Amino acid sequence: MTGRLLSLPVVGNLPADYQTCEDFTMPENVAVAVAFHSGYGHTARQARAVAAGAGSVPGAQAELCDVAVVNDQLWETLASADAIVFGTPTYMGSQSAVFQAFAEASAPIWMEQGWAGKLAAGFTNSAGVNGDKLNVLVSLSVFAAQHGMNWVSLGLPPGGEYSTTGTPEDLNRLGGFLGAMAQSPSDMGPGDSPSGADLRTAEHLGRRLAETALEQVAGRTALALVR
Ligand SMILES: Cc1cc2nc3c(=O)[nH]c(=O)nc-3n(C[C@H](O)[C@H](O)[C@H](O)COP(=O)(O)O)c2cc1C
Repeated sequence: MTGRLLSLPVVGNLPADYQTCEDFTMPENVAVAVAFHSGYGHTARQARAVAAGAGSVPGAQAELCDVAVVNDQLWETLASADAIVFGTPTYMGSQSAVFQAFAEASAPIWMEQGWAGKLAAGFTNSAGVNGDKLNVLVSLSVFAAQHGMNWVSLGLPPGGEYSTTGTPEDLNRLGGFLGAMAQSPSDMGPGDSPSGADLRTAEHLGRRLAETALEQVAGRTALALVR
């Protein structure tokens, strides 16, 4: 993929090996990792929707990482990702213990700020319409901030019952802003939940993160030309 930069702010003296805008090459692709846990399969469906959304963006590749399996391959995949989406079911108003074990296992990376500058986003699924999901998204965003990552929000207006014209089929029917929320009734299996609207909301988050990652990588590439 090639591209041109039409205008770049140029500050200070240009280096001798300064490259012109014509030399600018858009990055071939960006990698989006979806690092998730799911105890019973519902959040895994949401994770697959996030990955599908990210992977639908030209130039973006998405990889699903089940954080129940913490091994070298997981850390290598996350290290090479431009963006990481964190996902967990809401258990007792918080992230699952398995997800938290993964979060704590990332402490050596935190020590070196190995994920600093990567983009991050989050999603969660619970049985309750509210279910204290916001607490989980706040916790995921704090986790990302501790790693020096840049949080990307959902970027959708609230749908559903936010207004009398809303419907259950609306994107962001649960009305969150920090990340993607989904709801799965406690007596419904993962084959039938989360709802289509919640899965499309998850796809939106993946798409938005991948598009933002492309912008960030392209911006860094362009900045490197003028620095
Ligand atoms: C230990 C445990 C705690 C839970 N706590 C909550 C909760 O605080 N709020 C809620 O709405 N649902 C809660 N649930 C329901 C789950 O969030 C819901 O079943 C979800 O779909 C499970 O996702 P999973 O299939 O990916 O594990 C809890 C379920 C379990 C097993």
